[in-house]
Amino acid sequence: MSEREPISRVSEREPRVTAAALARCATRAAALVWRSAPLHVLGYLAVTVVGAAVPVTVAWLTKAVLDGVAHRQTGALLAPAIAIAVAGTAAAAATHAGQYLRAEVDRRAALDAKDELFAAVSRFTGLDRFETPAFLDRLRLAQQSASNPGRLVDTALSAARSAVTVTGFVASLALVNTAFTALVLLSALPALLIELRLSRQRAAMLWRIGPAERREFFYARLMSTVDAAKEIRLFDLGAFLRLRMLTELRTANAARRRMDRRELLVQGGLAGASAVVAGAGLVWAITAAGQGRLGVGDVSMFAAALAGVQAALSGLVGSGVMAYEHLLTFHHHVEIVDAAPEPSHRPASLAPLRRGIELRDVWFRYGPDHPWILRGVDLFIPYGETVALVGRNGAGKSTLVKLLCRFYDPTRGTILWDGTDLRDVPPEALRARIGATFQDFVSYELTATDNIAVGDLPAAADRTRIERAARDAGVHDTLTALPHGYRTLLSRGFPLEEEGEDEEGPDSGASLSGASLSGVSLSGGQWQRLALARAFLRRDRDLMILDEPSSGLDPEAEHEVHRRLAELRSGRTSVVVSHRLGAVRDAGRIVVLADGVVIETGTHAGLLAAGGTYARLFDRQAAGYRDDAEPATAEATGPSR
Ligand SMILES: Nc1ncnc2c1ncn2[C@@H]1O[C@H](COP(=O)(O)OP(=O)(O)OP(=O)(O)O)[C@@H](O)[C@H]1O
Repeated sequence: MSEREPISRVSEREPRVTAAALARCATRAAALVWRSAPLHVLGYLAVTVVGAAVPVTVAWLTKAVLDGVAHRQTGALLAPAIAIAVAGTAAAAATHAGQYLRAEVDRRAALDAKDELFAAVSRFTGLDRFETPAFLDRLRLAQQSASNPGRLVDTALSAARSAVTVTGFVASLALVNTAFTALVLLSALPALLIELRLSRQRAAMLWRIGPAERREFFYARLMSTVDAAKEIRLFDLGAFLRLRMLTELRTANAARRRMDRRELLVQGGLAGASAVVAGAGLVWAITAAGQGRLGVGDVSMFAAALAGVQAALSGLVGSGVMAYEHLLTFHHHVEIVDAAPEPSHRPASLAPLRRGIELRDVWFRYGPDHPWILRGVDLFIPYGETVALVGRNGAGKSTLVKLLCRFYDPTRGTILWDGTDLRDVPPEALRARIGATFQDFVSYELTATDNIAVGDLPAAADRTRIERAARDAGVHDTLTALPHGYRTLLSRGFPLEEEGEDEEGPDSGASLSGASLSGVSLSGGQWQRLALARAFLRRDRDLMILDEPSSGLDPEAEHEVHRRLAELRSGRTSVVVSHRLGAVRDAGRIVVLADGVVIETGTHAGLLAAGGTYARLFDRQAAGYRDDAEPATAEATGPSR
């Protein structure tokens, strides 16, 4: 996607792969593997050639030995016998060296393929792809392919090895019977075509079962992570989820089984046909030997060459088909990598905000088949002011926030940053000017330091900045009280590592280091403060967006956080979304969203005086507090006697 390409929804169907696309994939795979491990590929190539040459050599040497025995030339037997032994040793050594080199090529290529794939995935600047089933299916297959791109080379080399063997044996076989050689070769052609067809069917089957396999993975993950463990146990969902998981697995298995049976049938037929050809050849050779037209060595050579040609042809077809299958899967990798925007080499920039952000008749829906969420929003967020977005659940507040960050583009209308359409602004430049905490913030299974530092990675090494952000979010004391202070791993899901691996010593604040000591878990509110600290790390950005920043905080913490926020952001532009209306009453401008439009705008006092939706919502909330307060006040005062 270029800078100006809209962040729009993608639609992908079952992919049709042309021969040209496959050729392109083959070139890309070969280039990737070569880049990753050139020496190992060369080594593997060398041992493959040795492995391929040995069977033909041994067949010829055996013929020489047998002919020598038949003609009683015992003096000429030693050299070929030694050569057979040497060839056998070389073949064995080549096999083992080949296994090692193959595995190493696989590992190195997988590393680079994963790097390439996930670099591309991170370059998708919008969110819509991650909500598109076809893309998720494609990503799953691409990940599978990225785990073993070396197999492509492996199968290509196996094919080459088989080709060498076939060539050697075909020449040998042709010396004995040319017509029969042609028959053996021709019999491999239908096998190749049939196997290729089967491969295409297998690839289509893998694509079709993608959603079932992802759902199976989803249920398995639910049952194996702590996130859902409480509800699963309390609601006794184990059997329900297991059943769902097994149903998905059975669906996928049934499709695989159908494919396996089809292959079994077809391949059984092909093997039978090949055995008939071989049997006919042997009958002919033995009859010819009985009539004196062939010698003993010739019969041995014929039998070896026939078996060799058939085995190698079958290997050749098998490797070709496997390479084809791998290419069909690797195609998903290539598609994703190519669809990602080019990495930007020049720093993208956006001028600092000076006047404000304007939403002009903004309409938005998550997809053509989805309902409208925003239906012509007109809104001005003035520079230096705090704008509070309020409204009932589903009113579209978080959606509007996502548009401000350009995770999606408006379906209609424009958002202007000092008059510049956000569509014309590179997303990374825009995001560099924004600090944010989202309603569904992430709790990273990293150290406390890293959990804050991810808000602004250059800050990772700056202990002072990290601590200041934590203090502003009111979480500093909590973090220092952890077993290893800021270096404590905030996860109980990973094994503990030995202390002292980090040279900077305990509590150094060194970050993104992988140094993880005994893991702990935080409370919901503590996690939220950590997410806030992450946003506070970007306190000086042009726009601060806080979507429900204090929903999990206790009243004192909430008050403190909003007070600190007002202090930090005084004179700067902020957008705050909150259902706690008391927390946003001091905002310069309060905007009420309902049914996808702005229905009220004003200050707290002005909106209360207007007696509209805001006043009603505020009154209801305030009444709830007053009701609670009365008995407490009575208790505090004590009963009058
Ligand atoms: N990624 C998405 N894909 C499709 N629909 C979505 C998506 N995210 C939100 N919606 C829909 O958009 C509507 C508005 O959601 P949004 O999260 O913007 O509301 P909100 O005002 O922030 O609500 P709340 O106060 O509950 O947080 C909802 O009806 C929701 O179902």
